Amino acid sequence: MSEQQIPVVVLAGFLGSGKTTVLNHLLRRSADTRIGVIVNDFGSIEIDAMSVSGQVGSTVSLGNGCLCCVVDVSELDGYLDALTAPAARLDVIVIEASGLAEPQELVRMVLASDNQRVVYGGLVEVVDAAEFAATRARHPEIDRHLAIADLVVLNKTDRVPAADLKATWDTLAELSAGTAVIEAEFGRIDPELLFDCRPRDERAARQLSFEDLRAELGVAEDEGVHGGHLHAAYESLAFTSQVPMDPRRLMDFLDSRPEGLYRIKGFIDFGVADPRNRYALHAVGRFLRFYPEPWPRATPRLTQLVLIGSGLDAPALQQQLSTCRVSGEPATTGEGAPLLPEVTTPREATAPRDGAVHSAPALAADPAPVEPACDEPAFDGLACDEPTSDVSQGAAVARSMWGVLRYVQHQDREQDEE
Ligand SMILES: Nc1nc2c(ncn2[C@@H]2O[C@H](COP(=O)(O)OP(=O)(O)OP(=O)(O)O)[C@@H](O)[C@H]2O)c(=O)[nH]1
Repeated sequence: MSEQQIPVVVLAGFLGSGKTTVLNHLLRRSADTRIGVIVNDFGSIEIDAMSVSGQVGSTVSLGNGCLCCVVDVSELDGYLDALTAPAARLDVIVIEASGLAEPQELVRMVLASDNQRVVYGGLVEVVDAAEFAATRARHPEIDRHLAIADLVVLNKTDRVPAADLKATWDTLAELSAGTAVIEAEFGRIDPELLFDCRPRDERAARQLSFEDLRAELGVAEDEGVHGGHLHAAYESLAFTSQVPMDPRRLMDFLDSRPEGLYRIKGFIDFGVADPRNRYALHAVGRFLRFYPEPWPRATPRLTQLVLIGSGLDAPALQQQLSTCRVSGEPATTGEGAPLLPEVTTPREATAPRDGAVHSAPALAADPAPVEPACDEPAFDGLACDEPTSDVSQGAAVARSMWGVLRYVQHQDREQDEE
């Protein structure tokens, strides 16, 4: 048995900042490294665990709650024991925190672990460059998270003009002085940055006591340590449907989603509209994106969504989503014509900021193999990280998504005719 200790890296960041994207990138780009993953979702359907794929040594999924609240040190130790068993032969363990976790608490739990085979490997804080200012305004706690990070990944730089990034860099330099900050698009960072962590400083390396924690959090003696947590202000609800969703109705729902509904993620079954693919849905703030991907084998055809926000009217949202299910005849326009917009071929090339020409992702229904647009191998049905649609207005997403659906149907017809 190797005596070498296994680093445990904590991957944190606010809702939708790109933690799962970073994790998936690491899993794909660390060919010879065996990575164990502990995924913690804030929601009763484990969308993050379902979205993590690739070369993962072992995965432990901790659903329905925030890791820093629902798991204590001994429970975490149980998972670490399982992952560090010699048979697992892991080189590194990554804990993907929920988007509402207190990273300080997770770090403390790792440092407090009795497992002699693990060593704390650092805190990586993922920041959404496009939402940074707004997130800080709503959640000043973010500043505290950045202050204790070992590495800050300034993600989604493709969504921000280069000139506007300067202000974010200046703020990060202030908040996490001395900490490395790297820019990333779609979480593409060098895994070496994480697995070969730089030595930690004296303050962070020693085990944190609860008193330290209280002092850091500014929590009064009689106040629970979870009182000031981000997730105290947030709630989540899960929506599951075995009946396929109607694309038009769902888009209407997404277009009119309430302000407080900050994050939506999950998978959608559009039934006969596209029987071959499920659609991964990600909404962060007003930003929406769909990724069609082939239904994995032996996966039940379900729509599973997690909605996270503050001040949510959960029963009303459940009700609204229920009415988005397909019922009877497909929705039509006032004139009775089918609700299909003009086709935009999903193969259309787009020119991203770096000037390279990326083609849209391959569709499952497309018989011709398409090279992934990014510089990485395709995996588990996702052609690459590039979005099928990447726009903030639901209507445009609807158009783009319908374009994809229409294209798939067109392909189906052609195949049938052959
Ligand atoms: N434009 C753009 N989108 C990105 C980038 N990185 C991630 N995304 C998208 O942002 C959305 C959220 O990404 P995730 O990786 O699921 O974010 P997360 O932090 O794991 O989300 P939570 O688990 O809800 O906290 C997805 O649609 C991603 O494809 C990026 O660099 N640029």
